[in-house]
Amino acid sequence: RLRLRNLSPSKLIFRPSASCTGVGKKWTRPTGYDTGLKTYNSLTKQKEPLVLAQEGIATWYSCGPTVYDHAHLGHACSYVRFDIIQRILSRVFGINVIHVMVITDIDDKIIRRALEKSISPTILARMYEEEFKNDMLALKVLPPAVYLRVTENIPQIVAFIEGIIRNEHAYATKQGDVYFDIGSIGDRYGKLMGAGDAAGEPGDTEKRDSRDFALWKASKPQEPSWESPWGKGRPGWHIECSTIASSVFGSQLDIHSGGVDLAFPHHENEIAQCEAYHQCGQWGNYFLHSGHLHLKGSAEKMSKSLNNYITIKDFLESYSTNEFRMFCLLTKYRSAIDYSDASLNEARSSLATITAFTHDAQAYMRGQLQCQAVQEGALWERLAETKANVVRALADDFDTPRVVNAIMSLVSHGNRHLQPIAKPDRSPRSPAVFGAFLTYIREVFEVLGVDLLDRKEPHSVDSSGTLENVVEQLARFRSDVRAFALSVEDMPGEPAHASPRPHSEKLPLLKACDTLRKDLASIGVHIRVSVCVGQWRLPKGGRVR
Ligand SMILES: Nc1ncnc2c1ncn2[C@@H]1O[C@H](COP(=O)(O)OP(=O)(O)OP(=O)(O)O)[C@@H](O)[C@H]1O
Ligand SMILES: [Zn+2]
Repeated sequence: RLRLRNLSPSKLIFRPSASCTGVGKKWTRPTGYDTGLKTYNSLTKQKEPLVLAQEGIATWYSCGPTVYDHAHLGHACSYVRFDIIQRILSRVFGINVIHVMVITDIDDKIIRRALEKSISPTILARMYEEEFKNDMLALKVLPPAVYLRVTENIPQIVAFIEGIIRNEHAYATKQGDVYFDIGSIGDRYGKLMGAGDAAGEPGDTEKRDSRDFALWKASKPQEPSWESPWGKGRPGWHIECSTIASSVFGSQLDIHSGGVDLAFPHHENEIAQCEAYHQCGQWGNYFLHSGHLHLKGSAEKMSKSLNNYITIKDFLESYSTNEFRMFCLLTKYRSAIDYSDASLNEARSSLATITAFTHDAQAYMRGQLQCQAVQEGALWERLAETKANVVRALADDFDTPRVVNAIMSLVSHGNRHLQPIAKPDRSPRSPAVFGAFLTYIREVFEVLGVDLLDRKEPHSVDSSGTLENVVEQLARFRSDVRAFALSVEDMPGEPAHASPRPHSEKLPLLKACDTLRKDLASIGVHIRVSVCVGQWRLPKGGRVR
C-alpha cells in the first residue's frame, strides 16, 4: 500500500480524511454531510439519503469508454445523463463534484481491431479517444477533472495487485496470470448484484474457483505487454478502475457511475478488489447506473460490438445538442430509453414550445403584443410554486421528467395569458412577471445544459442577428402602414355615429399588409395580429428556407 502511495502523485494533492466504513455485506449509511437529496443506490436497490464524506464535496469516479471505435448514441446517453446529474449537484445544490474518468486504452477489443487495421493499439486508441472527447464537447458534457489512461497507470496497477496478494485475496499462477480469490472474501462477494454466474470467466485451469477473475494476464504473442513481478503481461479489465479510483480518492469514494451493463461483473469486481486492497467494508458508498439506449423495437442495447449504432457525429447532422439533451431529460436517468425519430421529434417540439413562449413573453414585455389584463399576483404565486416543485423533483433522485413537466405547465399557464387581442385595451400591463418566467425558465435549462438562447457559431450568430433585425424592421413598417390604413378620418357629409371604416382608397394598403403576412408565414416567419406593433417569430435556427 505504501508503494502505491509513493507511485501516485495525485494522492499528495487530494486525500480525503474520511476512511471507508461498513462491515460485511450490508450497506452502511455513510457518516458525513447529508445533502438533503435522495438518490437510488444500486447497492441497496432503493433510494437513500445522499450523504457525502466531506461537506460540499462529492468524489465521483466513472468508467470511461473502451476506445476502439466511434462513440455512439448509447455512450452519449449515458454520459449526458450523468453530466446532467453532476450539473444539478454543483449548480443547484452547491456541491463541488470531483469527477475522474478512466479511458480504457488497452483491452482485447482494442488489440483485435488494431491487428485488423494493421496499426498499433496505441495509435488506434488515441484516435478514438480524441474523437470521444470531441463528441463529448459537442454534446456540452462537462469534462471530468481529469481523464486517466490505463496504459499510463501500469506501475500503480501492479502495486495495487501486489497489495491484494499481500492481503491474501489474490494469487499468481505458474503461467504468469494473477487471479482474485473470490473464496477468500466469503459471502461478501456479490454485495452489488449477487454472486453472479458461477461459471465466471473462461480461463486458466489453475484457478482456485471458476468465478475467480483475472487481475493480470500473461502476455500472448503480438500483444502489448509490461514487466511485472509475474512476468510480462497486461492488466485485467476491472483492476484498472479500482486502482485509478483509489490512486486519486484513496480508500473511500462517494459516487461511482456507469451504464447498467457494467454493474456485473465489472463494478462487482471493482468493489471486491478495492475492499480487499483497502481492507475495508465499504469502499464506494453510492453506485449509480444509467439505463440503456435501444433502437426502438430492438431488445439489444445500441452497441459497438453489435454494430447497430448511430455515431454521435451522424446524429448531430440531423438534430441539435439541445434536442438530444431534451430527449434525455424526458426520461429518468435509470430507465431504458427508446431511440426513434418520433421520440426525438417530441423533444424538438417541447423545445419549440418553450422557445415560442420566451419569444412571446419578450414581445409582450416590449409592448409588441397586447393581451388582456392578467392577475399578476396569481402568476407570481404560480412561479414560486414551480420553483419549489423543481427543487423537490431534482432532490428526489434527479427526477428530470418531473422538472420538464413543471416547466411545460408553467409555459402553458403563461401562454394562456399571452393571447393577442385585436382591440386596444387600456388595462394595466404586467411585463415584470413575464420577465421573471422567462429568466427562470432559461436558468433551469441552463443548469441542465440546454441553452435556450441557442448561441450559434460566430458567423451564424451574425447572419441570424442581421436577419432578425431585418424582419423586425419589416414587421414595424407593416404595422405602421396597417395602422395608417385602418385610421378613420371624418368624412364630410357622413353622420358622426356611422361605423368607422377605412377609406376605400386605403383598402389596397390593408390587402398588401395581409399578403405580406401570409407570404412571410409561408417561409416560417409568423407575424401575429396585434393592435400595437406587429410581433413576429422566426423559424427554428433563424434561417429562412
Ligand atoms: N446503448 C447504451 N446505452 C446506454 N449506455 C451505454 C450504451 N452502450 C454503452 N453504454 C455505456 O457507455 C459507457 C462506455 O462504454 P464502453 O465503451 O465500455 O462501451 P461498451 O459497452 O463496451 O460498448 P459496446 O457494447 O458498444 O462495445 C459505459 O458506461 C456503458 O455502460
Ligand atoms: Zn470501471
